[in-house]
Amino acid sequence: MSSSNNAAAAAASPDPSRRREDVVGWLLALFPDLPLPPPPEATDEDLRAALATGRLLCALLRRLCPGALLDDASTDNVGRFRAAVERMGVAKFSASDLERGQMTAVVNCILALKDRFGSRGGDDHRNPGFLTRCDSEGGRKRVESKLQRMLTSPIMSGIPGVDKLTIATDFVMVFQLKQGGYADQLGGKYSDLLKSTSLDNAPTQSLLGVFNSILDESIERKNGQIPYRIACLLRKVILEIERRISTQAGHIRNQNNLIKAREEKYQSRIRVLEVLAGGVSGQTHEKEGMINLKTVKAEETQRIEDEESKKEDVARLLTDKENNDSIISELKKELEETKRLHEAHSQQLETKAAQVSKELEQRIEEVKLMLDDSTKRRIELEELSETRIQFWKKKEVVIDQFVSLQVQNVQDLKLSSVSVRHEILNCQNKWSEELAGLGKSLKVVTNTAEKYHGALAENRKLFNEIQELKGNIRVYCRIRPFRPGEDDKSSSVEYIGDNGELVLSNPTKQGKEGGKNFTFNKVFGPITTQDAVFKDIQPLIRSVLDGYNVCIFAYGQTGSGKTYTMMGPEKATEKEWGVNYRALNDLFNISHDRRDTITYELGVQMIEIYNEQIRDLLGSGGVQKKLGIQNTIQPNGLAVPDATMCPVTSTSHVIELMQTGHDNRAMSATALNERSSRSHSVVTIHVRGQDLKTGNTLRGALHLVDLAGSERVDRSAVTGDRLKEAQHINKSLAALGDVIFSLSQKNAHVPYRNSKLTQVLQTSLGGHAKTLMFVQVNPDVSSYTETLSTLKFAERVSGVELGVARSNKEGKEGKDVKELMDQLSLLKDTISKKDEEIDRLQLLNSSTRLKPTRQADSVLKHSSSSPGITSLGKGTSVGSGAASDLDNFSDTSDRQSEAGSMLSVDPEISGLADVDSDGRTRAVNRVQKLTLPKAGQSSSLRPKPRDPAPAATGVRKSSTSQATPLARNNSTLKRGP
Ligand SMILES: Nc1ncnc2c1ncn2[C@@H]1O[C@H](COP(=O)(O)OP(=O)(O)OP(=O)(O)O)[C@@H](O)[C@H]1O
Repeated sequence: MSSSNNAAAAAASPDPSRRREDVVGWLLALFPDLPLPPPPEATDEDLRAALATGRLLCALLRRLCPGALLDDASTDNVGRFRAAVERMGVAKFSASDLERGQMTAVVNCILALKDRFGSRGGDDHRNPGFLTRCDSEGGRKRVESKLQRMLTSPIMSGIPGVDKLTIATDFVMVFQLKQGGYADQLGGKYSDLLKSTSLDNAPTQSLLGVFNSILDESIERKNGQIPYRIACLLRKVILEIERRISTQAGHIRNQNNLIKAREEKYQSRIRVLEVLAGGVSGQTHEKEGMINLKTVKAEETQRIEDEESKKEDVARLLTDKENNDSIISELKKELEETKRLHEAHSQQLETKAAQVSKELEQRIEEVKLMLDDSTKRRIELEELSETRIQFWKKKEVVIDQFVSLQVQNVQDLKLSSVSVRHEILNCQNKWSEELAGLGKSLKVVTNTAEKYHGALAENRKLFNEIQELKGNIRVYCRIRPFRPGEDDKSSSVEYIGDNGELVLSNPTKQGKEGGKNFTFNKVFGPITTQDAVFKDIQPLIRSVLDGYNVCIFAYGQTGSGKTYTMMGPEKATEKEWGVNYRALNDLFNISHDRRDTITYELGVQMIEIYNEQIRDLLGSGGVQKKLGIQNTIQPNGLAVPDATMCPVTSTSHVIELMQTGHDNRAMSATALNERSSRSHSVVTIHVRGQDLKTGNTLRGALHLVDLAGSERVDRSAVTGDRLKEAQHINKSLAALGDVIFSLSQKNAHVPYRNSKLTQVLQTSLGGHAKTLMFVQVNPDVSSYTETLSTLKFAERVSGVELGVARSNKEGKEGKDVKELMDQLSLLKDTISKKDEEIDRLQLLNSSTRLKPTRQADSVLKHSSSSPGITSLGKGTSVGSGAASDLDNFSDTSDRQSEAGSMLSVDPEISGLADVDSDGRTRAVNRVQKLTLPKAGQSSSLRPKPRDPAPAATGVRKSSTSQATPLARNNSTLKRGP
């Protein structure tokens, strides 16, 4: 009791020497042969020397708890001991604690074993220390009885080598607690026990003991009721016990088998030895030797086993070493690889670092330079800003001065503006007064201007009326454009004016000398359209519907555009229609429009004059039929009554008619123009109208004449038939010229009968018809000569006065009035002529000393100098023409001519008109020569048909009625060819 108390006190003591003494004492008690000094003398080193091999420790454990040590060949005795202690849940120590330093941890471990198994190692198997922990005697007895029951239970008794008393030690605490403060603490402890792993390490006997105790306690205290947690613990304990029992059962079976085998071996050996012993009886010493030998053998066997186990250990260690070597070599390889990679990487990094450092150095250099630059700039800027500041400061001063000056000025200006405003107001008042005055004056001016414009319009109207009254032949000049293939760079037409002016330039002469001026009623340039041309002549054409006779003819050399103007080009579109189409269409449309007031009948004849033969272009029998001319004026006004007369009924009919006529027109080729028509084409539109109100009738005729080409024969280079054609053409054109100039000279005899052309046009050329001539001009310089003679002819024609146009209206009384009027005008003419003649005679008498000249010849030659006449060379004079064509002379024209002759019956007077008659004419011409302007004034001889000056008209008028015969003659000469 006292020793146990001492042990407990030593275990609890913090003094290490005391604890060591306790351990040494206990070990010596268990193993008296131990080479250890007694407790107070034993040092840590003594204890270390005793325990260093671990044999003592293993022996101690085998003694205390025989199954605790496992046969693990891989470790030494110390290791095995430590592992067993650890499994048992006792505080262990490290291997180094046993090798050096203080032995405290080792001592603690042994003391813990002593605590747990202290009584086992001693003589007393019933551990008094264990029992003394019970508080009461009853309790202790109960525990003892319980442990007794437990240990004597069939399970425990079936386990060989189990120290029954030590099993229960682990759970003493539990039990104690149960005895002591069960009610307060047992639940918590059980919970801890459930969670902990101490059950796994607890000896089975302890587990069983605890199990039984708990059961008993429960039976006693709780009347058979077991708490849930306790039940769980019990189940766990039972499971553990069952597992162990089954493990140990298997173990025991194996051991039994082993023991049986050994026993059998030993038995057989014993039998052998007994046999040997029977043979060598009495040899007790030998027996003892045998026993010793057996022992030695057993030890030898043990040694061999140990060696084998060591060899196995070595082999295992070698295998481990090989494994480790291979691992080490792999690791080395990996290390090598890693090293290589690392080196490569570090090399890369180094190169990169070198580059970067280089770049950085460069950058640093650049930055340095920039820094230098910026420093310089900063200094410059500073200097600049300094100078600027200075400058601005000066400027500020100046501006301040200027502002103050300006303020002063503004104040001055304000003052002056007030005065100026006053002035302006005054001026405004003044101006408004003046403006009011000006407005009044302007009104006056406007009125005057209006009046002036009115007067101008009146003038224009009067001029036109005068022109109409005068009955001048209108002459329109048309210049055709250049044709493909012609040299359009140089043109013989130099200038085209708005007022009918035209300048023809001579290609052989330069400057002013080369230019020749002409003036006509109108000049159409090359770009003038067919429509524009027609618009200009439209009123003239429409007058046919009012009973006028109108004649429009186109004159010009071959290829100058006559057919184009009159008909239009081949296969003409409506836009390209010539005058013929448009005139006929226009007349038809207007007649249609007027049908409510006047009913018109329109009829068309189309003939051509070819080689002085008339052909019908609209006839059904073709153009072969030759037609005669009716020289007497028919009641229906038809000159060629046999020519087919086609009534016009529609616009399409108009087109059809014109196309038929065009197709039938004789065409033949010449050297100048392959399409040149070698005939005169005459389209005559006869109009008969009846006024539905008055019943009056009117007749009008429109002759549209496309003359044959007027070129010179020599230029045409033709012979034979072509020459004959040309001669006929030129002859007829000359006859036309003669008629025109005869009319212009107001000759009593007009040679209409010199050609078929003049006979056909008789009613529209003389008398009171309106006549218009298109002079066609070819601008090509090669045609200059032809163009010049054409224009000269046209110029003379433009000066011809045919007399006042009159409408052919027939009324009930109209007819008598007309006749009376005709007679009146004729009488007036005769009287005026007589007056003129008397004046002339008086003049002649007064100038008898003047010698007669042949000036008159030139006048007549001049008058008949049409291109046709000049070209033919021989010329057909007016006089001769009149004589040669007596057979063709119409009665009417004869009558008219004769009327003229009868009225101027004085042979002297009539002879004045004849160039070859007597010397009086020559005398007249001599006078004319005297009154002619000088050479430099030749341009004044040119006709001025468009002279609009009212004053001039007045003069003309007075000259007609009051001027002297000389003046009148001068006027005629000026206008004559
Ligand atoms: N104003 C114009 N615009 C366009 N072409 C024109 C014009 N005048 C004439 N021409 C063309 O010039 C050529 C000759 O014209 P056109 O046949 O009318 O001449 P002409 O004087 O009638 O000839 P001829 O005397 O031989 O009959 C034609 O090809 C015609 O189309």
